[in-house]
Formats: sequence, C-alpha cells, structure tokens
Amino acid sequence: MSDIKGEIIAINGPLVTVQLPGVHNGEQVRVGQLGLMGEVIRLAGEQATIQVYESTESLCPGEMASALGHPLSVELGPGLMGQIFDGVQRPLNTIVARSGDYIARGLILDSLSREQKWNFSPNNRLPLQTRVSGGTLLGKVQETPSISHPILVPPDCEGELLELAHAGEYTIEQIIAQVKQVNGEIKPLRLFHRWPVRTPRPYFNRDHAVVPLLTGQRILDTFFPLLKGGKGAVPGPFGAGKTMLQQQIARWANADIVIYVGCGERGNELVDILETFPTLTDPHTGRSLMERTLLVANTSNMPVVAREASIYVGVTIAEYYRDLGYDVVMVADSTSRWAEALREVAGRLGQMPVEEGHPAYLASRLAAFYERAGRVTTLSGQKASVTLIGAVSPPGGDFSEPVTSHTKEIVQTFWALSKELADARHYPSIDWNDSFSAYVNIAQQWWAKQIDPHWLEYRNEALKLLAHADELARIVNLVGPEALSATQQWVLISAALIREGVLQQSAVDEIDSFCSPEKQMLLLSLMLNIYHQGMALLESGIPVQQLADLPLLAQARRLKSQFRSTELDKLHQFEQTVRTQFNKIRVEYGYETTETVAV
Ligand SMILES: Nc1ncnc2c1ncn2[C@@H]1O[C@H](COP(=O)(O)OP(=O)(O)OP(=O)(O)O)[C@@H](O)[C@H]1O
Repeated sequence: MSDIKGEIIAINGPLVTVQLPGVHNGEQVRVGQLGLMGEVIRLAGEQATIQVYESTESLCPGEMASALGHPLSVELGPGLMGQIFDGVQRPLNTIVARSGDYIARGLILDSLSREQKWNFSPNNRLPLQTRVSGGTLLGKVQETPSISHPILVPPDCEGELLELAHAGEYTIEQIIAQVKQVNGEIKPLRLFHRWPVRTPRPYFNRDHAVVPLLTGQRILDTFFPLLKGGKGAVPGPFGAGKTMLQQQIARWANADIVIYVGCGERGNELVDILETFPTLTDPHTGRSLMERTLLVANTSNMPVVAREASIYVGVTIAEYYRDLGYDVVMVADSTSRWAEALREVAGRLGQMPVEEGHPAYLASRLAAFYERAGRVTTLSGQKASVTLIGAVSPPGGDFSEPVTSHTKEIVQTFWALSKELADARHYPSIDWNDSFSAYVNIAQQWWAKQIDPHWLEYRNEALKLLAHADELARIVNLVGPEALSATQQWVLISAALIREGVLQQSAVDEIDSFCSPEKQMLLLSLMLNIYHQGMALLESGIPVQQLADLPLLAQARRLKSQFRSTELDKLHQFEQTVRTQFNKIRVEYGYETTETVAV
C-alpha cells in the first residue's frame, strides 16, 4: 500500500471526491471507515474523483481514504477455473461464507486460495543461468482434471534464472523461481501474478483468425459463422432466448476455456446462470463443465459502476488463459448494462451526453473492449485466441439504439435474436434477415477443406431461398395463396423445410442439442436436394399438391432429432429414399427415367 492518505470532501452517489495529493489516475483506493473499493477516474489538482464499486450509503465527508499504489488488478494463476467471482474478482463462495447472503461492504478477500497446494512439476529443460522472459515455461500444475496450467514467466519480467523450485506441492504464495532482472533486481516468481485489468496483456504477434468457432448450432456455424479470435454480438430483446443460446455456446463450442461475465443482468437471470452452469456436463469429457469454466457475476447489491470493472476482469482472465496457449471464449452479458454504467458515471461527472444520454466515448470504449479479442502468437510462441461474444439487450428490442448500432459496426458476426421467432417457438430465434457474418469467406476455406467443397454455395442458396419465401409470404398476406404459381408454392414449402429441418434446433433435445459440421452439411444438402428435385418435377407439369403431400417432407423435418451426428450413414440412406420416391412419381406420371436429379 502507498502512503497516500486523504480526506473525503464530497459524495455524489458512487463518485467520491477526495483530497488525495500524489495519487495516480486509475489507482485503486480504499474509501471511508469501511474501506470501500474504488478507483481514481479523474484528477483535478490535488483532488481525485473515485468511482466506488460498493454502495456509498452512510459514507460521510471527513472520513479517510487511502491509495493502494496499484491500479485495479486481477490475480492470475491456478485456482481460477470453476470459480465464481464478483465484479472485482472476489470469490462469491468465500464472500457468502464470511458474510452470509447479504454481502457486507468493504470485504477484502484474496481472489485465489492461499491454502490450496498445487503439484508443481518444473520444466527440466530450463537450466539455471538461462535468460528468461515473458512466456518462458517454468513448469506446470494440473489445475483441474481437464486443464493443465503452464506456469510462465509473467510478461513484465526478463532476466537470468537464478533458482527454480523442485517438483513438489506449493501454495500460490510460495516462491518457485528467482530471476535477476536486467536492472539487477532479484524478482521472486510465484505460481500467480497480478495484472492491471485495463491494460491488454502483450503477445508476440497478432495473427489472422482462420478457424471457425464451432458451436454445434446450425444457424450459427453454417449460416453466420464466428471465428476463433473473432468478435460477435447477440442482441436479444427480453425473453428471446438469449440465456439458452449462451449456455449452448458455452457447452458445445470447440473452445478450451469458457468465461461468462454476468454484467448487471436482472437478478433472476443471473441466478439462473449461476444455478445451471455448475450442473452442466462437458460433452467433450463427460465431466463437469465448470472444470474449464469461470463465472464473473455482479452481485445485486453492487452499484451500477461495478459492472464497468467486471467486463475488464473477465477479459483479462481470458487473455491470461490465451497466453497459456488456450482458445478462450468469453461471453459478456450484457454490454448494454455495462454501457449504462458508463452513462451513469458520465452523467455524474457532468460530461456532455451525446446519444440517448450516453457519453461521446461510448463507441470508442466498446471498440477498445472488442479489440481485446484476437488470435495471436503468444509470448511462448503458441497459437491461441480470445473470442468475444457480447450480448446486447436493446430496450424494447430496438436495434437502432446507440449500444446495438455501435456494436454492429464493431463486431464481425451479429446474431440478431427475434421476439417474433421466439413467440412462434422457433429456436434459436436468430433472424436470418437481420444477422450477418463478415467471416463467411474465411470460414468457407475451412468448411470446403474439412467438410464439403459446396458449403458456401449451399449456404448462400438456402439464404436466397429463405429471402424469396419471405417475399412470397408478404404477397400471400396481401392477396392470398391463390396468387402464387406452383413453383412459388414449392419455394414456400421448401423454405419451411429449411426453417424446420435445419434452422430450428432444440437445446433441450437430447440428440439435436448438438449437430456436428458433417451432419449440418448433410441436412442442408438433403433439404436443397428435395427442393431441386421437386422443382424439376413441377417443371415437367406435376401438380404441386402431389409434392406437398409427400410423407418424405415430414420425415426430412424429423431427421435432425432422429439421428445423431455419429449416424451419418442413416442420413445417406435417407438421401437414397428421396431419390427413389421422386423417381416413383416420375414413373407414375409417365416421365419414366432411372436418372436422378442431383443438387
Ligand atoms: N435453443 C432453444 N431450444 C429450445 N428451447 C429454447 C431455446 N431457446 C429458448 N428456449 C425456450 O425459451 C425459454 C426461455 O429461454 P431463455 O431462458 O433463454 O430466455 P429468456 O431468459 O427469457 O430470454 P432473455 O435471456 O433473452 O431475456 C426456455 O425456457 C426454453 O423453453
């Protein structure tokens, strides 16, 4: 702790003005007798404005405040996985144990356990006197059965390795290495270190994102792909199924680590997340998903400004695991509530409101947050990534409001949830007209090489068909179905087949909850095949009703939840059934042929 102490002059909600000469901008401060946590956000001469993360009720001018000498930082080391932290990285379980359900203010708690011992195996290929720097591997501990945790030299340390601990059990505070730094100072290294949350962690090189983040959800992977290291947003009006979608991503995404930041969402929603996440099973290992998951949850008794910190706490932990060589996905729910915190602080600071009360720097703050996503070569030379997915909760579902519209310009993948689709129980309720992905061309290279060279063609054709059907549906609404030609009716029927047989996917269906990329492609090609074969028959003069009554349409809709991703042979068999049935009709109508029409 630094020696800087001062007296409170004024209190304005979560903002407290303190006479604190010599303090730095961004420095952490303990305020009042309770020692409330805060951070300097403005300096005017000797007076500092502190943003306090706990309720300032009953705080009085004249009480003391003291600066801690460091900015808001997080503890990074083994023991993070499986934890639930509050917005300033205090472990919720310990808070509850200390102060019960009603969280006392000013609690000072270690983020990581000081008692737990970790089995450290040193890097035997690292002789003493070697020159080490940020990213050098010192050893490893097994953090959870699913996650091995390399212990690396922190980014801000460089010098000669003087000592390295032997294999054994260590607490995170015990010294496991000593480094003589360039300036001659000897720096002890432990299993953990601290890092300021507002400073992005360094990496060796920023690379292009090239591999899709596969979620097992067809509308996401096939239609609006996101890449590992990419930036995505999920704007969702109230009740559109956002929580379920986030859980599906957390559960099925092919990422190593999942970080969920519940930032100011309604209490009951947060409770839902806190209760369900620990019960989820990791489909890849069959073990608890929490072994590779971390939750940051703002508790309801923390004021709005604490939301601001939680997003940075989450993303800094995400970058840390990236630096260990992992692909990390972070879901921030919701960036709208975070923006509300910015608005409140700006208002109290008397800054000029620009858009709907938001400060002028809203867009640049959002951009700076998403900028921390990326695929990189780490300081250790590994390829790793942080994928950021920001949920947005536009008031009244209005996507033109400032947070949604700025987010739309920043992110590359936009999964727009629709209240109408949710009301119609079409889940995931992602609107294919309002959603977009700027990663399609990059994703295409992966899909074409790994799964099917026709991926892009099929995807685009399906979207075109859906858009055409939407147009026709408007005509039907105006003048009735009689106005449509046979081929137009078949477009409507085929689009419904794609909607129900491909886009709709139930998170609660044991089989359909996850869909492998191979199954995604097969289902899509099957539906398009039916569309094409039907079209060819209509052009030969076969009545559309004959096709509409085909039992194979209903069978095709059910395929997704009938056959698992491991039963692709059954889907291939169905392809054969489609061919046979269409051939039968041809024979029936005298267009006898044994040839089949391929997509
Ligand atoms: N992918 C899905 N598959 C099946 N059912 C779903 C899916 N998404 C949502 N639902 C249904 O909708 C209900 C509400 O979903 P969810 O809890 O995610 O939405 P919400 O929390 O009301 O919405 P939001 O988080 O947008 O405010 C779920 O209980 C479930 O019945």
